[in-house]
Amino acid sequence: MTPAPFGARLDDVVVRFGAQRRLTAEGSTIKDEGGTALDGVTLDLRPGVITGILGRNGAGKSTLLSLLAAFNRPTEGTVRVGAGDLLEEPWENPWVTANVQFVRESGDLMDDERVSETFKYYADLRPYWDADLAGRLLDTFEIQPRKKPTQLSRGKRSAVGATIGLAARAPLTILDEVYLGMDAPTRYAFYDEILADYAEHPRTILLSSHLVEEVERLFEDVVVLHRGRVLLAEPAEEMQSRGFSLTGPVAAVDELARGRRELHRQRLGATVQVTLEGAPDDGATAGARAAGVEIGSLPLQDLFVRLTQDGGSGASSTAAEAGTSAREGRR
Ligand SMILES: Nc1ncnc2c1ncn2[C@@H]1O[C@H](COP(=O)(O)OP(=O)(O)OP(=O)(O)O)[C@@H](O)[C@H]1O
Repeated sequence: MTPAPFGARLDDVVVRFGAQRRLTAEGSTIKDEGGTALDGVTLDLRPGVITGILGRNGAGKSTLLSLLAAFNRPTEGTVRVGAGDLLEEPWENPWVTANVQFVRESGDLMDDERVSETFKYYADLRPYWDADLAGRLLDTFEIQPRKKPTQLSRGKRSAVGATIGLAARAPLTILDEVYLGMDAPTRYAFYDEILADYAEHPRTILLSSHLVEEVERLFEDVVVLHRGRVLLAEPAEEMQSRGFSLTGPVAAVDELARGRRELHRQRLGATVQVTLEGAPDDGATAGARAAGVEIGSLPLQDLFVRLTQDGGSGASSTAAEAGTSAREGRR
């Protein structure tokens, strides 16, 4: 049975931390100075789609995701999660926590237990747990269920976390940088498994990643956080229409790009690829065709870098404004 996917709504959410030491996934201790991790976040997360949660280090992604899974509470504002019109605060809410699977980069695995035992625990905890899928994914990732997490490499531990995330089939599945340590073939296998299982069992998936180029094909919606604020929240398709790329001989591309804001430039011998803000007009399209220049879609990575560069002050005001109106349009 496929349950109704969960959506979420955050209103004016602020999260402040005091200074403290914490353990990283690699086992070292780091000191957090404390401060404001989320600074007035208002956001709708649509049910039944895969949403990419992007942001530079410390942008507030994990903090935001942990609120939805009731791992944390907002200092100010409200967080609500649920299906249809029934949205409830997650904190100490068994209905929400049973239906939200949060997989963090650490995997949250039970180090002293065999993987098979951890899976039994999740089978009891998660109403929609699919043991067959869990077993099949372990085969795909070449992990023996009798091993304990301490006997596994970093990438294999991540793969166990990824397996739990998918096999839980939770109406809200949150995958927070779960690819750490996975090699490229494993990551691509993981992305394919997400898409295949999501197609058969639609649900809401939030995926945070720094590997934007790899994961952008998965996203239907994209949220960009920067310094605790939402810079942009909109369907990936709309984001694509914010720019385009031109690839071809340098002189021809430069001519077509003149007067436009450049997001990125990459030289490949005699050929150059530039990413430009805005949409190509008819003249540019005709000119490109005549000059043998290829017009392509906007790589999300280029927009992301542009939005979040210059310490945040360089974030395009038009994009920031559009992000705000996109959110307000969904109110
Ligand atoms: N438990 C905590 N105590 C104190 N400060 C914290 C705590 N957790 C997060 N922070 C701080 O809140 C801010 C946002 O952190 P968060 O982990 O949400 O960012 P992130 O976008 O997930 O970063 P990354 O991509 O590096 O994982 C950072 O400045 C971080 O140092």
